[in-house]
Amino acid sequence: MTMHRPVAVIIGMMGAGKTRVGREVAQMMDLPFLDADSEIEHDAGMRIPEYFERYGEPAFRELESDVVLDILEDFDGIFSLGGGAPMTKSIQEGLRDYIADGGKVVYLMADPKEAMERANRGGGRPMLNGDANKRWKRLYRERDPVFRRVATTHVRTHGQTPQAAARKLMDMIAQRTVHVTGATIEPYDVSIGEGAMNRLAQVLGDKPSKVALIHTQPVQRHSDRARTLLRQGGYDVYDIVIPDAEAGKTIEVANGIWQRLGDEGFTRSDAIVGLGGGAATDLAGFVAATWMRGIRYVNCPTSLLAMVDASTGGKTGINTPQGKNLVGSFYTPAGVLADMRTLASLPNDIFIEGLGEVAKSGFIRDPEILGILESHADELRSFDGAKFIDSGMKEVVAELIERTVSVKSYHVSADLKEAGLREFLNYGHTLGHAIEKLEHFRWRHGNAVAVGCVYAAELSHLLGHIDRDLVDYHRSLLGSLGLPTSWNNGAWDDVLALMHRDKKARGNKLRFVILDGIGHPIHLEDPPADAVEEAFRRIRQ
Ligand SMILES: NC(=O)c1ccc[n+]([C@@H]2O[C@H](COP(=O)([O-])OP(=O)(O)OC[C@H]3O[C@@H](n4cnc5c(N)ncnc54)[C@H](O)[C@@H]3O)[C@@H](O)[C@H]2O)c1
Ligand SMILES: O=C(O)C(=O)C[C@@H](O)[C@H](O)[C@H](O)COP(=O)(O)O
Repeated sequence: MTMHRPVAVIIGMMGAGKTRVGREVAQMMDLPFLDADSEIEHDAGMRIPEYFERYGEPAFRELESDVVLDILEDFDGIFSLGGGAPMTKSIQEGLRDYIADGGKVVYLMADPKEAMERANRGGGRPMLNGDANKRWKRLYRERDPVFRRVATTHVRTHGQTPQAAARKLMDMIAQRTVHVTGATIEPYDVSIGEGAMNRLAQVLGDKPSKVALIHTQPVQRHSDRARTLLRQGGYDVYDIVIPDAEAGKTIEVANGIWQRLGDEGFTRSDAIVGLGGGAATDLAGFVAATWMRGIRYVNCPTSLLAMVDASTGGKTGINTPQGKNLVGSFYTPAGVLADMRTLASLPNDIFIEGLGEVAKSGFIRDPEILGILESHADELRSFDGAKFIDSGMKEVVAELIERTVSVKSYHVSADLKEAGLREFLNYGHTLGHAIEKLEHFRWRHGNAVAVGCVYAAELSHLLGHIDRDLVDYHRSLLGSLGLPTSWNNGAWDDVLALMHRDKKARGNKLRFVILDGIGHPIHLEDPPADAVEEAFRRIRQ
């Protein structure tokens, strides 16, 4: 028997607008709506104040718990709870199970003054009998910390119309979430969807008072939005603009930020937000990992590549003159907010580059990704940010992001520090990083990885692990997405020297990730020198 679960459960203080906003959301999403209090009155056959008077609060809470738990297991719409419901232990347990099943509990945070006035209007609230304002405030002090803990999402609706609040809620509900956990990881979520950035204050929490917002200039308009959200959240915001792309991933840039954090008096309880492409989130993470030996950080990726790969997993770092990402740390973020609205300003070539890492994840673990890429290759290749948000492609891209982040999460959760399994995420990177370096980073990372995947496929074939069809499939799929599949620059000796500096190499032995079939990566230790060179010859068409 399949269990129906609510699409979202709304909680909040009396007068927060749960019923009004919940009804709007349900209408916008074309879903049924249920209000717990109405259902209780229906079951009890009387109004709640009357029930309270006759049987008292404990009996009411019992009935409320029965009604809520039943609905949590057999309703697939928007469900709003009574103000005090989340304080009952059995309901908290029911909500925990619901969340574990993928459910979303939204805490509607209205302006206390507005909510209090609304709650007082019309009467009929037994919990506010006597001095209503005083009682409301006392309940707020008791309930607010519990609501924050119980909910998966906090939505502030201060000063908004019910329609605007409902639209905000709908964006939050429509979001996809990938949980990253693991024995050695403080768990965190990757939130994917329009408006994901609205969760910034929730993810940063209330410990930091200062937040350094590290970003590049091309994403200024998105960092303006982040700054507004941070200020609304009550943080002191320090804007730090870094040089764009790989020019930002240097020790000099990191040093400049360390100096700034020192000057501004950043302590261990303060935090960093990295906003931009993968280069910005790599650098921001590195600064967060090193400042006072580690402070909280949240990533807001704005390029496809950063959303699917760089912002998650905790590989942070900078380049050195000798090579890519040679200095860094494994240091996990407190959360990742992949706000798909930011893709509206992403240039076509940078979007396409991100597809390189998406395809890589398909080759190593999730063939469904390859199917989606194949079916939508034309639309993906002609990505136009300005039209994207209102196009049908939004859901396709959201699906690709969620699947690719899930592939990343699978590897990272089991092997944060890359002792073995995580190395599979490096498919295509041994040659890819060498190309980037030899091209003085004028080649984008995802493009270099695409060529690197073809190279690794050729190597897999030369050593008898996969047939030629799979190598050809690499070329045709990547090519259909507008990604490069060959590279004609650079001397073999230089390439080989750089591949020896790859982090997978051990001593003077090269190590690669190759395929034994689609979705079956394997390690290749110290391969024959002629195969390594012949595979290189084959990508120089
Ligand atoms: N840490 C990891 O696990 C990991 C994984 C993959 C890649 N990376 C790193 O990520 C970097 C590549 O990331 P990238 O492809 O995002 O490149 P990038 O960070 O260089 O960004 C590419 C360009 O796009 C701009 N940009 C980003 N978002 C934009 C937006 N919404 N609108 C307009 N412009 C925007 C950037 O400012 C930059 O000019 C490389 O340094 C790579 O090594 C790290
Ligand atoms: O997360 C990982 O692990 C990866 O290898 C993901 C790669 O896609 C990414 O490009 C990463 O930055 C490469 O790291 P490096 O250790 O090869 O520098």
